[in-house]
Amino acid sequence: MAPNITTTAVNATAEQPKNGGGSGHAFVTFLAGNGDYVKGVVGLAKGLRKVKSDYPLVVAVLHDVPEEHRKILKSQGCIVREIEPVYPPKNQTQFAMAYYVINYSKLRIWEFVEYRKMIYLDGDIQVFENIDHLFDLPDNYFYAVMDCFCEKSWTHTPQYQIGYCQQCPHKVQWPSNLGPKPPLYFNAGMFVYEPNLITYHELLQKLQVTKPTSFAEQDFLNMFFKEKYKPIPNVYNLVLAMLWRHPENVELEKVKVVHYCAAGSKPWRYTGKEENMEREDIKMVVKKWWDIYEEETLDYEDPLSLECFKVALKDNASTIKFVPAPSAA
Ligand SMILES: O=c1ccn([C@@H]2O[C@H](COP(=O)(O)OP(=O)(O)O[C@H]3O[C@H](CO)[C@H](O)[C@H](O)[C@H]3O)[C@@H](O)[C@H]2O)c(=O)[nH]1
Ligand SMILES: O[C@H]1[C@H](O)[C@@H](O)[C@H](O)[C@@H](O)[C@H]1O
Repeated sequence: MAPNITTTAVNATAEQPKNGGGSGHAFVTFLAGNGDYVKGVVGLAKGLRKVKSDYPLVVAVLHDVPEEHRKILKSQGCIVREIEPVYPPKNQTQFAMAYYVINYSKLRIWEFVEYRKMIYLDGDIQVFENIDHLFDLPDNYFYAVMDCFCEKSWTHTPQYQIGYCQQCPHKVQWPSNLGPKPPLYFNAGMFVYEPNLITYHELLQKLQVTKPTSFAEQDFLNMFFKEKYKPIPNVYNLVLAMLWRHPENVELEKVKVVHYCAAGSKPWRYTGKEENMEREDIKMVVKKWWDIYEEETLDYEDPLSLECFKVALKDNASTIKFVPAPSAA
């Protein structure tokens, strides 16, 4: 049977109070290191501005994000919050990507309890249409988009080995000799959740007794929120490989959020050389990312400094008014 996909705001709860100038809600992303992911986050901040989101973008940064990058983020209107790294127990695990180990630090965002509800977005995501309505989804669930198991990064899994993907569960059925069918699995690049200190401590405790696995915190979150997980439509996190793996499940013109996670698709590193990267749809979404990133009118204008500027102008105007005109003599 096809999974029951939450049709977003249909099940919306009654109006939630937007406390603190709307800050009961916020978007949140994660940034580590001194590399080029900061470009992704700048792009994301500008994308959210373009779609006129009412809510701020909080960036959870690790110690190793240089001051210069933090300044760039603040100048783009982001709220920068330093977090401590989180490490899984020591193990010989081969992560799908070696750097995935740092992604466990994402768990710190459950600590951001000054926000009632948050939408997490990876730094390699762009938002092309307003998704603020997702904050109205009923509480106490974990909302995210179902992943695809068909890319090479999944080779280590039985799913990949037998050709089973939850995106087309009838093509290759899950064989009974492999045990019960695995529960629905989400991509952790985008999710809607409620920060909560009890959950936060449970996450950290559970992590310490859980063997790390190849998709790091993504596997862990899938396990932890198994009972609370509600799938949402893939327009809220289009994992790019869906375009060639499951085109029948994608309506590109309706997509609101694109996740540039396919190998070679990060717009700021795009060369077009990797497999599938010469596709027209890929070139189009990469160009759309650049259009936003380079659009100067989307740069943040601090309302306070704008106000100060106006006041200064006004003050100057009155000063000018009373300064006697120099004598022509
Ligand atoms: O050097 C880095 C690497 C990663 N990141 C942050 O970590 C996020 C996740 O990294 P990738 O985007 O490279 O990861 P993928 O999209 O390939 O990975 C998927 O699997 C990961 C497993 O750890 C995470 O769950 C991630 O959210 C999910 O989309 C980035 O977007 C970015 O926000 C950095 O800040 N600096
Ligand atoms: O969740 C994962 C992850 O986002 C990887 O980066 C990608 O290679 C996989 O295809 C996807 O399933």
